[in-house]
Amino acid sequence: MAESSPKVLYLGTGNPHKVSEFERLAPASLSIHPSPAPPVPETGATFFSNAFIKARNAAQAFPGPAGQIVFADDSGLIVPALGGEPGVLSARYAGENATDLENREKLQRKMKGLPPEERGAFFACVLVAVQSGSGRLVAATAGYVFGKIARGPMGDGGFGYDPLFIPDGYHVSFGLMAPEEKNRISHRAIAFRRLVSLLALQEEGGR
Ligand SMILES: O=P(O)(O)OP(=O)(O)OP(=O)(O)OC[C@H]1O[C@@H](n2cnc3c(O)ncnc32)[C@H](O)[C@@H]1O
Ligand SMILES: [Mg+2]
Repeated sequence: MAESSPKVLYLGTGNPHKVSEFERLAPASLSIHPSPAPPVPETGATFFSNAFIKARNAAQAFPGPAGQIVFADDSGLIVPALGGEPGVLSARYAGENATDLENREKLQRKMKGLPPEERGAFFACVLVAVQSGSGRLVAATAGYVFGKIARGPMGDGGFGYDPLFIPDGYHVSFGLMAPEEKNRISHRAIAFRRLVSLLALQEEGGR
């Protein structure tokens, strides 16, 4: 089979942890290029609208030729017992410029004393792909992973709420998992695999 250079997907995010997760997830035939877009206010009420806002923002700032694919991720943690909090506000739960630690501490305060049956939670990830230049919608996918919130932090790997989230079927948090292990089951991995197959970017023979 003839060698061909990897296809490029441009990624609009200010979060280096997302960049490294997507880089590990991408098949060899795909290269992820973080796009140097300035941050944009995430004013949408849904993960989809915020992912679309971020993808269009990155597409407009894109310096290369028009017609390239630019995608963005909007994601968060949903706790049904808290009415869906932190939800689309996951990055800003404890305030506009809150750190991951402050967000986790707020979540722990709010869930203090909740019994096991009310500690269920899930991560959601929505990916939106648009064309550079026009910002026209090309594809959108979603992924979810279900689990529960630990009573205290477990590990310090990953980012965001990872040290508090124990996926169903496991006894350890995302914060204790190797990146490849999280990438096997995460909301982001599921959404990304769907995007790659929707855009028909998978390697010959599929995967
Ligand atoms: O908007 P960009 O620039 O992409 O980066 P961000 O970190 O602000 O990303 P979001 O607006 O999508 O907010 C997502 C937040 O949800 C949480 N989150 C999302 N995915 C996560 C994951 O895989 N592990 C832990 N926390 C996650 C975490 O607090 C993130 O900051
Ligand atoms: Mg954000």
